[in-house]
Amino acid sequence: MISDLAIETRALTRRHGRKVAVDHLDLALPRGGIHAIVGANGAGKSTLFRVLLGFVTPTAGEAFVLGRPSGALTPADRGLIGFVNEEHTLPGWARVDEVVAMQRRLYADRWDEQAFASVISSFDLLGDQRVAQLSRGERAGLNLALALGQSPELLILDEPTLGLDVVARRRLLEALIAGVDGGDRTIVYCSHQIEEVERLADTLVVLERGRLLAFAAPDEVCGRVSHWIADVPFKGPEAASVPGLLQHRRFDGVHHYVVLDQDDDFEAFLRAAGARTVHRQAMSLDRAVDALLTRNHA
Ligand SMILES: Nc1ncnc2c1ncn2[C@@H]1O[C@H](COP(=O)(O)OP(=O)(O)OP(=O)(O)O)[C@@H](O)[C@H]1O
Repeated sequence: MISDLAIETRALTRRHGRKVAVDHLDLALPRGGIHAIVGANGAGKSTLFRVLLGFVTPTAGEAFVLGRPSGALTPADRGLIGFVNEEHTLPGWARVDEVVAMQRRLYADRWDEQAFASVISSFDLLGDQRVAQLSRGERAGLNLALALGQSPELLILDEPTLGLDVVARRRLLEALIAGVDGGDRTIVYCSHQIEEVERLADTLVVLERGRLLAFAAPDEVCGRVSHWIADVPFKGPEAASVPGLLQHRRFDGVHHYVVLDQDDDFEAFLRAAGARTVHRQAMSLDRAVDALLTRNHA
């Protein structure tokens, strides 16, 4: 079945006992480009990936991958999906050259040697080394190179750059960007590295406790959050009365408000609350995501 969406979820819910890891999630990620999923620890990112890959079943709702229900992926569908997770689960007993030969054989009709080489060349791996002997970063690199070599239509990456040094990280990001360039490949990627996400992602999905908090281009997400600095006498307005409040701090009697979806009316609000001066400060994506996620952080 052809779908314009790489991934679609409808009211998707996955519980683990009393824990709700994914909570009525409606998501529609178009084909092509890089979609980054960010969220605090435990926000449900890995669980979402496990459901999408058909490793676990939804408690309720539905999930579709490349137009097919995630629970009914055929071996041919799976051949179109690459997955790299933070555990880098390659067989430890196998030699590097054996693993590479196996992957080349498995994906012979789609194998992209150039993409494989562009990543693997960052690492000084010997063919006769056992996977279990590799360092964590080397194993990450091998996994990523294999996944890109597979030339997948959809590449799902769970914290792919964890443990990589700066050079390997940069090369990997370049390989990912080259891999989607103008083509149909979709990369869905989760990371806690916001500066990386900013460089890479066409769209940003912000998850909070399994729910969708924001879904837009990184610039747009950034534009929804604003930082206001106001010289308000005494305590300032009650927190509950501050529209869209995400964070409030007070330094040397000056109030800092980080708010969601507020325009110039927010200045009028602060003035009405007695502010003598009001100044709006530019917001980085890192700070914007931080403010979104700290709002209800445990
Ligand atoms: N097998 C499981 N049994 C019980 N609870 C689970 C299980 N797997 C996940 N959870 C819980 O579900 C929630 C979501 O976990 P998940 O691993 O999806 O989060 P995450 O967003 O990937 O987190 P992190 O950024 O820390 O990797 C967490 O609260 C976690 O404790």
